[in-house]
Amino acid sequence: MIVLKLGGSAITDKDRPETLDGESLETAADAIADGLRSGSASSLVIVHGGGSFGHANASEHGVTTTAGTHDVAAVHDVHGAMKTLNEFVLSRLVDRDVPAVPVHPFSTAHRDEAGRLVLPTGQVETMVAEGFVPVLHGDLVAHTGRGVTVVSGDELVAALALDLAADRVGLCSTVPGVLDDADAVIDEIASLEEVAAVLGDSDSTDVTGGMAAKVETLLELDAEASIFGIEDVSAFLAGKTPGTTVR
Ligand SMILES: Nc1ncnc2c1ncn2[C@@H]1O[C@H](COP(=O)(O)OP(=O)(O)OP(=O)(O)O)[C@@H](O)[C@H]1O
Ligand SMILES: C=C(C)CCOP(=O)(O)O
Repeated sequence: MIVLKLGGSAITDKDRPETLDGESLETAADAIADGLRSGSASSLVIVHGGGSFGHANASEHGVTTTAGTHDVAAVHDVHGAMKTLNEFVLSRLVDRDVPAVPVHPFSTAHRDEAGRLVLPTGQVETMVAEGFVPVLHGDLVAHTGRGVTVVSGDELVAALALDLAADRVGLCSTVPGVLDDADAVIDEIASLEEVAAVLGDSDSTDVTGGMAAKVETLLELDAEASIFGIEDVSAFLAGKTPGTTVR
C-alpha cells in the first residue's frame, strides 16, 4: 500500500486565489497513471492539500487546526473550496484512466475533545481492494466542543499510513525536499531537533503549519516517508526514495 500526498502548494498557483498549477498537476497525474499501468503502484491512496484553495478561506474565517468555528457559511466556504480542488484533481486522473474516486473527510472524520483525529478507513481499504484509487483532501472536520477545525492533508496521510499499515509514504511539495540553510536537500531526518532551526512555515497563506508541521507529523509514523518535488512523483512510485527521507 502506498499513500501519496500531492501538496497543495505544488498543484496550485499559490500567488492566485483558487487557481491550479495545471502543468504540475498534469505532471503528477501522468506519473500516477504510469505507476498504475506499470504495476509499481497498484494499491494507492492519494491525499491532496489546499494550496491556493482552502487556506485563504480558512484564514478569513479564523479557522485553523485548533481554532474552530460554528459558522455554517464558513463550513460551506472552506469545504466547498476543497471540494472544487478535489474535482480538478479527480478529473485530471480520470482523464488518464486512473480509477480515482472522492473521499471527503468532512463527511467521515472528526476530532475528539483533545483534538485527536478520528478517521474511519474501512471505506478507503475496500475501495483499494476493489481496484479504485481513493482521493482524500485536507478539509474541515467536526471537533468536539469547538464546532469545526481544519484537518491538514499531512495529518490524513499519517492517519491512513498508520491504519492501513502503508508500506510507503510520499509527500510531494513545491520544494525538492527539506532544505538546509544553504538550500541543499537534506537526505535524511531522524529527529526534529536536528532540523528545527531550518524548518519554517509555508511561503504562502497556510493555516496548517508548512514544512515544520509536515516533518513533525511524519516523524510520528512507523513507516519511513519521503518529501520530494513534483518532478519526482514518478521516481517515488517506481520504488525510489527521492528528496528527503524522514524515519
Ligand atoms: N527547511 C525548509 N525546506 C523546504 N521548505 C521549507 C522549509 N522551511 C519552510 N519551508 C516552506 O514549506 C513549504 C512547504 O510546505 P507547505 O505546507 O506549503 O507544502 P504543501 O504540503 O505542498 O502545501 P499544502 O499545505 O497547501 O498542501 C515550502 O514551499 C517552503 O515555503
Ligand atoms: C485549509 C484546508 C481546509 C486544508 C489544508 O490542507 P493542507 O494543504 O494539506 O494543509
